[in-house]
Amino acid sequence: MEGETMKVLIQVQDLNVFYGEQQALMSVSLEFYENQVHAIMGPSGCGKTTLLRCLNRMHELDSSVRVDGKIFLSGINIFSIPAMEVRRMTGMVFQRPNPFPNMSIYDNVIAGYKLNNIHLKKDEANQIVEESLKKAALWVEVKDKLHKRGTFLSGGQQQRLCIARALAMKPKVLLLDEPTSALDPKSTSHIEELITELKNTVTIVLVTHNIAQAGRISDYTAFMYLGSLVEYGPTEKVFTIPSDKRTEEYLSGKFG
Ligand SMILES: Nc1ncnc2c1ncn2[C@@H]1O[C@H](COP(=O)(O)OP(=O)(O)OP(=O)(O)O)[C@@H](O)[C@H]1O
Repeated sequence: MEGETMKVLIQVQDLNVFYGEQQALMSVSLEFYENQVHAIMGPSGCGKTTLLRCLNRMHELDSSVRVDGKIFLSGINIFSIPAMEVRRMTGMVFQRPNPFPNMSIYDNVIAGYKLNNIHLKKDEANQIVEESLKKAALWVEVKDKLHKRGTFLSGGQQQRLCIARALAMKPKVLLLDEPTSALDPKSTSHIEELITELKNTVTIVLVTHNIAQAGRISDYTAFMYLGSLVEYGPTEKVFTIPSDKRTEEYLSGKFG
């Protein structure tokens, strides 16, 4: 990575978010780079999820939230194109695995196409299902039970199914909101390995409470505190020579 010029995929400029009267993000500006893993860390309530939700315009589903500022994805202002288009380019995976309970594994993977009324030919659908499950490192475990319900899988497998569902739409960015916090250590390390592999095909923004996880798998780390971006840079630098005292204190477990 050293010496390479990173290509900017997302530019966040002067982002402010308000929940009613309460300001949750204060003038946040940063860039996310193509094919890199970016961790957003910080104590509870500092605005990590709020920032992530701006990237796919999720806040617009709640009329009490106001978002000010600019976000460019591949140079396009995401507020100037239909929200559905933005969401198609930015797959999202949540803390708790949430496969659609009444759908088979197969239908879960291609659910995004159905929700968007995109018709797939049988061959095309088969190919997308296989490819996405392979990318999510789940194919081998489920290839003989594709028509069983996704909810029969273990928690870690369900989370990989949710990752496959997001990847099926061929997003540019994968937004992961504490994707391992509901999982056991073995499933967690499986997902961490997967994230490291996935960055070859997709850019990743990961919200995590887990400092060690940010250190293990991210290339860039952002540290947020009380709605502000305190520090952002290559993970190695942030972890070894943080420039802000609050980052140092957070990393050494003094708060959070
Ligand atoms: N829907 C909402 N309505 C009102 N306030 C909200 C809402 N969502 C978040 N907040 C507030 O905004 C601030 C930032 O919340 P956010 O969820 O982004 O923090 P976080 O860093 O992701 O926290 P955690 O690590 O606990 O998930 C907090 O003070 C939170 O209480």
